[in-house]
Amino acid sequence: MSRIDRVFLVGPMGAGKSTIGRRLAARLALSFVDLDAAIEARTGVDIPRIFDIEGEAGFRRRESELLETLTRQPRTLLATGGGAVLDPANQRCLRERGQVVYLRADVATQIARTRHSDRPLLRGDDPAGRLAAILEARAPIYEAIADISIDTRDGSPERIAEQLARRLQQTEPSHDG
Ligand SMILES: Nc1ncnc2c1ncn2[C@@H]1O[C@H](COP(=O)(O)OP(=O)(O)OP(=O)(O)O)[C@@H](O)[C@H]1O
Ligand SMILES: O=C(O)C1=C[C@@H](O)[C@@H](O)[C@H](O)C1
Ligand SMILES: [Mg+2]
Repeated sequence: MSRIDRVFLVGPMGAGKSTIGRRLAARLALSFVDLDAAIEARTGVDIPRIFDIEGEAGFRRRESELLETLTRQPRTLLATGGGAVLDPANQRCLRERGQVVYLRADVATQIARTRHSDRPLLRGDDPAGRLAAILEARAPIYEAIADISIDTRDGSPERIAEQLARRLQQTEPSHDG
């Protein structure tokens, strides 16, 4: 059984990266870090406010900067933000430094799980249409960088975390260290 050192969760809004990530980290005895929460802690404001002040480009710069640092941290499970995989430099950090897990969710599931929170990219009309367009653009990236993936539509966060822990412990690390 291999020892897991770093795990990175990727996937769309509402897939459960933060929720499942916390449970999976506990099962693997890793520290849990949420990239969105780390950005908020560092700036002292929430993500919608960062989008308001600096736009998406400003948010992405902060996201990439912190991802570069946090993907070096040993014994860590990092739950990324839904769009963190857009930057090719981020993709390289994720692929080279740990096991990448893609949490899959369809648009209906995403809508059900995000409708009570303010997501800057979903403001305005037709959030389902936006989610579908975003997923279509990003799914190939999630698939390309992931070592393993799992469907999160069915099953509680605890059950999904249990399945992932088992699969990760059977998977040989594909990165250098
Ligand atoms: N497997 C699941 N079954 C039922 N509800 C879930 C599941 N996973 C997550 N949820 C719920 O969906 C909501 C969104 O989950 P979460 O915040 O973990 O998603 P996320 O992938 O981190 O999204 P974001 O990219 O926007 O940060 C939460 O209220 C969470 O409790
Ligand atoms: O999918 C996205 O681009 C985002 C997802 C969230 O996790 C946050 O990182 C932010 O709202 C942007
Ligand atoms: Mg999250």
